[in-house]
Amino acid sequence: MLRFLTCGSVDDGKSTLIGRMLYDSKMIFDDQLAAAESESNKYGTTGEKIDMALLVDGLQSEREQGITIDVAYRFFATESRKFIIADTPGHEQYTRNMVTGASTADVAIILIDARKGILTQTRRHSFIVNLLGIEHVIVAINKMDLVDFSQEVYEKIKADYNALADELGIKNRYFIPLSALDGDNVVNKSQHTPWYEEKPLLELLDTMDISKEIKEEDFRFPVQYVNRPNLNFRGFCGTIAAGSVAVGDDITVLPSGKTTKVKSIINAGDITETDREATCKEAYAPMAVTITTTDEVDISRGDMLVHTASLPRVSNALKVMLVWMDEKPMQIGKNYDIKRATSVVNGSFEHINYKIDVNTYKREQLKELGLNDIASCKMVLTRPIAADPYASNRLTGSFIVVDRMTNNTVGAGMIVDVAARESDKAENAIKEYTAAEKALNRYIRENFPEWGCRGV
Ligand SMILES: Nc1nc2c(ncn2[C@@H]2O[C@H](COP(=O)(O)OP(=O)(O)OP(=O)(O)O)[C@@H](O)[C@H]2O)c(=O)[nH]1
Repeated sequence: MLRFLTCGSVDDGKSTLIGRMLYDSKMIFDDQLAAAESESNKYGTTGEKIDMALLVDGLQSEREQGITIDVAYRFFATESRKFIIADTPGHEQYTRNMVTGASTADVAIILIDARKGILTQTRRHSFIVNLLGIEHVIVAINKMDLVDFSQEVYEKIKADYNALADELGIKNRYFIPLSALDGDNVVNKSQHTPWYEEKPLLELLDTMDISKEIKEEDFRFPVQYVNRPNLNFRGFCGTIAAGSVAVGDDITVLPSGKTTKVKSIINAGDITETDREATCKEAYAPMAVTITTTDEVDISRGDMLVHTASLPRVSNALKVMLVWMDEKPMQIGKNYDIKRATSVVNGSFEHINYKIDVNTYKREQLKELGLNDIASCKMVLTRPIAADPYASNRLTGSFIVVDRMTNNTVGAGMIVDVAARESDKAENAIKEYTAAEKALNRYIRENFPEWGCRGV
């Protein structure tokens, strides 16, 4: 299974490319094709040719209805792989949709119109793709037919993008010269680009290695549900977010810090009509299991079970990267519901460290966050949670922000760093002060020592 997302500016040819892939991989039914053919004559923008974009028209009309989180998913398969495509609208205002589409993707295809080269949108999307930890970026240089399949144009865009990707630190990049409209280098290798020696797009997607480096991950089990059918049974259900667990392991319940041992692990998949008591000795991510413990410790929904030997930090003060998704600006100090894995905790943003200009990658100081803004903030919760940075675990390191009055999702974020609220030192590490704030602090400490002002 490979999940990818397509992004690019308006009219770069995303829909045409997806349509072409579905068509050439024979995922289009004859009646859909006939409809597209007749509509191409009426509405198409491609003259005699079938307008591939019309094949994915359903997506567009969904968009026009203005669904809140506006990502359309498409499925198709080749002999070797299943694909899920998240198609996100190219319009500048849709950062939030892109974030939603990108949060589960393995690969991002960034479309660039060969005539236009790298645009602001390319920079914006590349930034978000990198922020969300997508490790593979395919740069599809489209509409090559309109630049006479010029190798020079292709090389220039490739060099420009490499410079941008170096700046961001994107590791795995692939470049393909394409014509989505005519199908050059989409499924079949193009006759027009003899100088291009790599694979066409679909073959690349079909064969690329997306397995993550296998690393020993720490066990993380957010408890989703406490199953207590009778007095003799008490099991904790959930999906293992990372690592593995075995019967007899020493575990700690967070945030309470109580310790116990794993008594049994029940994997629903093992249970049969004849053996309702089936258990397994070991389970690992991403299995959904029920765990029972040797002691009657207090565990409830939203808690996290971890190995006692590898505890995450538990804190109510977190440095986060926040993407604001609401028309109403984010208010400093306002109470929001913070949903992370299976827990919901009340919290607020105490300070905006800086906002990132996603076009120039520069940091800006500001006091308010508006729609689509991305900023580093300090988040304070009313009770501590066990938290891993997003870089170590996408699931336990990410959260959404919900407005408590409207119940709308107004933001999404990633945990960057975790600190103990009590410790001034750690708190300073989380909060980033401006030069002006530091100067003011120094002035006060030098001139008014009797105020006992603490240094920042
Ligand atoms: N000549 C040429 N035209 C193309 C190519 N790919 C797409 N187009 C045309 O470019 C226009 C925009 O293509 P779309 O696929 O609708 O673009 P999009 O990126 O999906 O646009 P939005 O959905 O509005 O974001 C259409 O007229 C396409 O026919 C290509 O490779 N060559």
